[in-house]
Amino acid sequence: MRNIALVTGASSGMGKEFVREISKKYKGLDEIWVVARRRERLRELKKEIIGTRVRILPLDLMKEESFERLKMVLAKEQPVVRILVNASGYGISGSFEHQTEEDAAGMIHLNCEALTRITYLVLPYLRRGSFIYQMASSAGFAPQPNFTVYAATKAYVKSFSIALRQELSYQGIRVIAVCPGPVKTEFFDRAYEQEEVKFYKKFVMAAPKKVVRKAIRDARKNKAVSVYGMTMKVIRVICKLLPGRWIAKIMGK
Ligand SMILES: NC(=O)C1=CN([C@@H]2O[C@H](COP(=O)(O)OP(=O)(O)OC[C@H]3O[C@@H](n4cnc5c(N)ncnc54)[C@H](OP(=O)(O)O)[C@@H]3O)[C@@H](O)[C@H]2O)C=CC1
Ligand SMILES: N[C@@H](C=O)C(=O)O
Repeated sequence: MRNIALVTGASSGMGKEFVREISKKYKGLDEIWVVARRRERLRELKKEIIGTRVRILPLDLMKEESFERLKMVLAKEQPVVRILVNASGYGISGSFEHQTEEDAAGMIHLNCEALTRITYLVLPYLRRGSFIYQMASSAGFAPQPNFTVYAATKAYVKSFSIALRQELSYQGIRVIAVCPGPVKTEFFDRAYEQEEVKFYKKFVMAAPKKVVRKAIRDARKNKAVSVYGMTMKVIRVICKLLPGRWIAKIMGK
């Protein structure tokens, strides 16, 4: 029986860091399966990883056939999935009315639907002691004007993960919603293509390695949510205390 980790969004940012950290920190893995569209990036990552075999699955998770392909590979290989990391995702900043319909719907498609479907497909292959890392965001703590759809997708991921965690706890499977604030990755190239990144985001920007290491530590402690950094922890508490419409009003100004 082959023990594997499956990481989506592995071609950059936090997905890539998860692959690096998993290869060092989780012993007894036979393979890490890496998913993203950019095959060349995945090849470079494979070369970098020493000690654990990396299997490249170049899939576009916005396309139906990718799910069929993954389903077939899983059915053929029958692996035990020790770790699932759902890190593919994107955000587009700016007002809802000025967003393209494709971008608005695309965020829901990738951040919510694809993440849910991957989790569903992988579920039969998880065992007692397996981990699921779902990339949510601090954007999921409260409604956010000018990041409206993105924040709503992350509220979904957070809610989905916490509820699923409860459902799967009886099987000894741990689910963690990873909710960092701004992290220095390619995410911002796409999210803020049309405008300058807000100064306060630049100010609290975290390194992806630190966020991922914290997530792994938190998952081992069986936490439901992983939040990196004191600023984001304080913001989380504020978002719990104030009504969403107040937060939206403050953030909209
Ligand atoms: N950076 C930040 O500030 C934060 C990010 N997050 C979330 O963390 C996750 C990872 O983001 P981050 O690492 O920062 O961003 P990156 O842009 O660095 O990585 C995004 C990953 O998603 C993959 N991806 C995008 N579209 C598709 C697609 N259609 N099919 C398959 N894979 C796709 C990309 O690969 P490729 O293009 O090769 O397909 C890439 O590997 C996202 O869900 C993001 O929302 C959460 C909090 C903060
Ligand atoms: N948390 C970040 C995205 O998810 C951000 O605040 O930009």
